[in-house]
Amino acid sequence: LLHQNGYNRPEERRPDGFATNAIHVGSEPSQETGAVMPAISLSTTFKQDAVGVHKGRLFWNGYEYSRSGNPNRDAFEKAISSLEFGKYGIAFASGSATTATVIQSLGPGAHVLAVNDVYGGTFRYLTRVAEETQGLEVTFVDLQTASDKEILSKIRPNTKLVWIESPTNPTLRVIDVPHIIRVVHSHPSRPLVLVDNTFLSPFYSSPLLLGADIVMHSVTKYINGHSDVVMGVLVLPERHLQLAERLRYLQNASGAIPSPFDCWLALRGVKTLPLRMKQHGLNALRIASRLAESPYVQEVIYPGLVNHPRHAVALASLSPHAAKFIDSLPAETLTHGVPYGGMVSFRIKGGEGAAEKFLTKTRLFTLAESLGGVESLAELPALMTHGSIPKEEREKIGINEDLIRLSIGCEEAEDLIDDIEQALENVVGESA
Ligand SMILES: C=C(NCc1c(COP(=O)(O)O)cnc(C)c1O)C(=O)O
Repeated sequence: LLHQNGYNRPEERRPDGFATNAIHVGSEPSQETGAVMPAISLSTTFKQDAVGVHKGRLFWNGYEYSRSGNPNRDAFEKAISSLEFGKYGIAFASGSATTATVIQSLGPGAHVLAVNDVYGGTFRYLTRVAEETQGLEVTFVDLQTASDKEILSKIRPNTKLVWIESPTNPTLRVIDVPHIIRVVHSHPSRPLVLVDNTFLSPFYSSPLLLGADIVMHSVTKYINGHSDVVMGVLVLPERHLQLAERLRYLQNASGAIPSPFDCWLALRGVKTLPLRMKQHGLNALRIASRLAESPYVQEVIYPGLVNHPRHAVALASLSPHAAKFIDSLPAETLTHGVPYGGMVSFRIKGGEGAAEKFLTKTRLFTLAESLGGVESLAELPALMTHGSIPKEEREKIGINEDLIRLSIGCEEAEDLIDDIEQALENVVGESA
C-alpha cells in the first residue's frame, strides 16, 4: 500500500515519523525551566519591552494579548501542522467556528460547491447562516458519482471554495479526493479545495499530500480524543501564506479562539493519536465485519470492508503512515478488509422505531452526539446530528430513521460486539 500509493517524498517515506512527531512537536522541553511538558499560559496579556516590541512567536509577531497569540495555542498549531504535512496551523474555539471563519474569509456573494453529505451543523451554517449574513451561494453535489464535466460545469465565476468531507458524515461516502482536487484545480479560476478531515484524522488521511489547499478538523473529535474539549483547527501548506495570514487575521479579529487549557489538553491528546486511531480502526473493522453477518442488519457501511463499493478508492487515498500500519498487519486481520477510521454506520431491520429502541438497549455504547473519543458512542443522525437538515433533503442522501451511526471506541472489540449483538437481539430478534 505504501508503495502502491506512490509515497515518495522523504517525510512521506518516513511514516514512522508520524508517531514521533505526535509526541514531540510542540512539546519541546522548556528552555527556562526544563519542564518536559508545556506550562499552561493563562495570562491574557503580555509585557511589552517597548511600545509594540514583544517576544518572538513562531509564525507571526510577538505575544501581546492572548486572543492574538498564546504559547499553548502556538504549540498545538505547530503539532497539528506537522501531522498534516502543513506549514500554518490556525486553531479555533470549535469545528463550527472554524467553518464560520473559513466562509467569512471568502467575502460577500461567494459560491461554495460542497459534497452532498456533510455534518448537519456545516449544512446549517452554509445554507442558513452564511446565506443570510454574507449572501453565500451553495451547491451540493454527489462527488462520488458526478462526472468531471458536471463538476466543472457547476463552477461559477464566484466559486471560491469546494468543500469535501471523506468519508462523509454520516453515510460514509468515499470521495476520490486527489481526483476531485485535480479536476477543480484544472478550472481556470482554480477554486480552493478544503477537506474536512475530521472522520479519518491525520492518521488515516493526509489531504495536503493529495493536493488540498486547506485541511480542517473538529479537534473535538479524534485529535483531542477524550470528549473533553470543543475545538477546531485549519492547516495550510507553505504555498498559501497569504490565505493563512488572512485566516490568522480573522482568528484574532473575530476572536473565536480556543482557551489555553483546551489547547494544552488537545496537545496532550495528539500524543496518543496514532495509538488510538489504530485501535479505533481495528475495532471498527471487527465490528463492521460482524454487523455484515448479522440477520438483524439490512446494510453496514464501512469503507474499510473489502466489499464496500468504494473500497479501492478509500485504499488509494490512505496516508503514508496508515498504509505502513496496514502493511504491517498479519494477513488474518485483513480477511474482510482494512482498518479505515473508527466510524461505522448501519441500517437496522425491524421497521419503524427499531433504531431508536436499539439506542436505548446498548449498555457499553452510549447514546450521544459527537464522535472520536476513546469511549464508544451511538446516535441516530436523522433525528440528532443531522436533524437540522430538512427531511426531504436528508432522505435524498440516505439519512433515514433506520440509519445508526457508531463511533467505535478503544474498548475490547469483543465487549463492543457483545453489546451490539445483545441490543440487536433485544430489539429486532424479539420483534421478528
Ligand atoms: C458533533 C458532530 N460533528 C461535529 C463536526 C464538525 C463541527 O465541530 P464542532 O467542534 O462540534 O463545532 C465539523 N465537521 C465534522 C465532520 C463534524 O462531525 C457529530 O457529527 O456528532
